[in-house]
Amino acid sequence: MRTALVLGTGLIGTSAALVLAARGVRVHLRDHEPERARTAASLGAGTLDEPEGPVDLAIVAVPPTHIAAVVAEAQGQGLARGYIDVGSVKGGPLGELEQLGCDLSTYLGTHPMAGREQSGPLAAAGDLFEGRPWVLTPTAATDTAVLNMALELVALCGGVPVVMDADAHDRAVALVSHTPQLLSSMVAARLESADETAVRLCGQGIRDVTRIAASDPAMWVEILSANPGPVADILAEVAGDLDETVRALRALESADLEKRGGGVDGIERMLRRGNAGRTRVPGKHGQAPAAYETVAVLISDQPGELSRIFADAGAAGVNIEDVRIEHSTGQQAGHVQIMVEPGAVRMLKAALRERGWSIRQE
Ligand SMILES: NC(=O)c1ccc[n+]([C@@H]2O[C@H](COP(=O)([O-])OP(=O)(O)OC[C@H]3O[C@@H](n4cnc5c(N)ncnc54)[C@H](O)[C@@H]3O)[C@@H](O)[C@H]2O)c1
Ligand SMILES: O=C(O)C(=O)C[C@]1(C(=O)O)C=C[C@@H](O)C=C1
Repeated sequence: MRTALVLGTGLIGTSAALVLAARGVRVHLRDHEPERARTAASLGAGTLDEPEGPVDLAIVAVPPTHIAAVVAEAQGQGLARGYIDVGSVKGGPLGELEQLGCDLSTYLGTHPMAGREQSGPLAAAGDLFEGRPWVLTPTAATDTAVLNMALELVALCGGVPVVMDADAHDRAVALVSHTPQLLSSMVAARLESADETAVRLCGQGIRDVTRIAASDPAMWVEILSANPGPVADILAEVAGDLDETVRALRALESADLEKRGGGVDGIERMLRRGNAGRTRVPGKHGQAPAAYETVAVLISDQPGELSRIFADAGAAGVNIEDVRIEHSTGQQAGHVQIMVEPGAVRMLKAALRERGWSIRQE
């Protein structure tokens, strides 16, 4: 691929453009809000110049309800040899393209399973797709050349291609993305009018569960509107679990010993089912989750602290598998949780202590 056109230079479009531009592809940027394309260009994601002729690949990165119209218009103008979109739902846009009578041979629906709770070009990052599944939904009509260009894009972005049928994709993301978004919002909504004395106790657990509750409601209304049935089916199952859990908790309040025993069993069953589901969440690069161990290191809120700690771990020959930051309320300090292979823990702790870092006793 030598040339690309990104239509919609928000979080996802600009992230893909940053990767392609860094790999020498000439990337043209367009957004219906020109300021956003200008911002993307200033980040080094490409050029605002109009392409001289059809580009190799047009990447449509606009909200789901606009995808079909943008693809149809771009095809009508002959802007590219191949067209992909990156929308979070696949069945709806494909159906609309069929209704519009678009050329389905040059179109491929795709979906990178990577994102953030923030929107717009300033939230973009060139490593966003690294190691993440990127779904491709070719139909019988899709040209091999277009599929190959999409595969090239996924490879350049460090993504892991997964080929699926559009409807199977929509059912799968209802489970692993759309329902979790709603549940995160519902937990966070409890805090809206909560007492300040409760809110100030927020620890890492609620931060993990509510991160995506900060997502853009307008985008999520679009996503959920395009996949309501499968999401409602899963939420109805969750509602069944909620009812059962409330009954178990009420039983725990009872004076009757037998009822309390039933309550304990009910709660434990729920928690164990959660453990079992959690073990199925894939680790880095889609592999089975690795049993990493965490080393928590105290850092102060000063420029360069994180890079210094990473450099010290690197100098000790330790590969950092994952990182989280735990901020302490009201303090200019926090803990960096460094996840490493169990065999590397002792060496990492010794090396960091030697360099003056303070390590939390677990
Ligand atoms: N945010 C995520 O985590 C995530 C992850 C994977 C896929 N997606 C999908 O990627 C697509 C883009 O999402 P995003 O998070 O980058 O959103 P975003 O709001 O950051 O960017 C969307 C951009 O599209 C532009 N736009 C809207 N209508 C347009 C039109 N008709 N023509 C040209 N530009 C138009 C907007 O001005 C905006 O800059 C969506 O379809 C979304 O479902 C999002
Ligand atoms: O990590 C996040 O912030 C996301 O919301 C990413 C996420 C997801 O649910 O995994 C959200 C929606 C997209 O369609 C794809 C990815």
